Amino acid sequence: MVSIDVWNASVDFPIFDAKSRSLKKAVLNKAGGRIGTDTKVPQIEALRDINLSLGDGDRVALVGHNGAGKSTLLRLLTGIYEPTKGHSQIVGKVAPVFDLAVGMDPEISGYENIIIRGLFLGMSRRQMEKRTDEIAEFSELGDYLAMPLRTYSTGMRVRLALGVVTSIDPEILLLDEGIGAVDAAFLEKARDRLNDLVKRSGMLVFASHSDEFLVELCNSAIWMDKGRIREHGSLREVLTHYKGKDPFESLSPETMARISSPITANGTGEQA
Ligand SMILES: Nc1ncnc2c1ncn2[C@@H]1O[C@H](COP(=O)(O)OP(=O)(O)OP(=O)(O)O)[C@@H](O)[C@H]1O
Repeated sequence: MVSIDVWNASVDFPIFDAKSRSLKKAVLNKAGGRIGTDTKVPQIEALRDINLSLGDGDRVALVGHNGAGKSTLLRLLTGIYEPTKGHSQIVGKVAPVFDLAVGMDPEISGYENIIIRGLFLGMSRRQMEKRTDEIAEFSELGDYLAMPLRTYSTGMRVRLALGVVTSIDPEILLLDEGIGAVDAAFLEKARDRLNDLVKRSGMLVFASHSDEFLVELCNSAIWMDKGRIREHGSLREVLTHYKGKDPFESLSPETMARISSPITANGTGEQA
C-alpha cells in the first residue's frame, strides 16, 4: 500500500538577499508565487494550505502556469521539502524523476551510469545489473556504452537516462516535465516503456504541459494556481477548466485509440 497525505501544508522560501524596501507591498504576480513581506526577510510563498490525500492507483496530472507551485509540490511529496507549516506523510518508496541528467556522472561509462542512476532511484545494484542488457538495447547506443558519458551528445544522454528511468519498479513515481525535451521519434519509442512504468508503479504524480502525455498516463488532475490547489478532480474536467476548452476534443485518433484502454491500477477503466 502506498499513500501520500498532506494537511494544511505551506512552503515558504526566505529570500535573504532581496531588497526588502522595493518589496514593501505584498506582490501577487500572474506567474509565480506570492511574495510576502510581513516578516523582516521577504518570503516567496510557494505553497499555501495544501490538503491532499492520494492512494494506490492514483495517477495525477499536475497542471498550472509557470511558478504556480508544481515543482515545489512534487518536492514536498517526495519529502525533499518539509512543509514550513502543516504536515505531510508519505508511505512508500518514492522515485523522483525531476531531471533526467541528475545522478549521471560524465567521467564513468554508460554501463556504470546505468547502475549508479538506478541506485539513485532506489533500485539495488543486482536489480540494475539484470536490466542492463535491455536498457542497452533500448538506448541503441552500442559500443558507446563502454565510453565515458562525456563523449555522448545530449540526445544520447537522454536516451540512456530514459532507458534507466523506465526500467525501475517504483512504488510512488513523481515525474517533472523534463522528459518532454526528448526528440519526438525517440519519445514515441519510449511511449510503451513509459506506459508500462506507470502501470508498474503504485502511484503517479506527473507535472507536465503536454496534454497528450497527461491524458495517456493520468486519471485525475490537480490545477495549481499561485501556490494553492485551485481544483482537484477528474482529468477531463480539470484540464477543460484550466485550458478553457476540452483537450480531449483535439486529440489525434491514434491517441484516442490508445487511451480507450486507459491505465488504472484498480482496473475500473475510469479516465475522465
Ligand atoms: N529554491 C527556491 N528559492 C526561492 N523561490 C523558489 C524556489 N523554488 C521555487 N521558488 C518560487 O516558488 C514559486 C513556485 O515555483 P515552482 O518551481 O514550484 O513553480 P512551477 O509551477 O513548477 O513552475 P514552472 O511551470 O515554471 O516550472 C515561484 O514563485 C518560484 O519563484
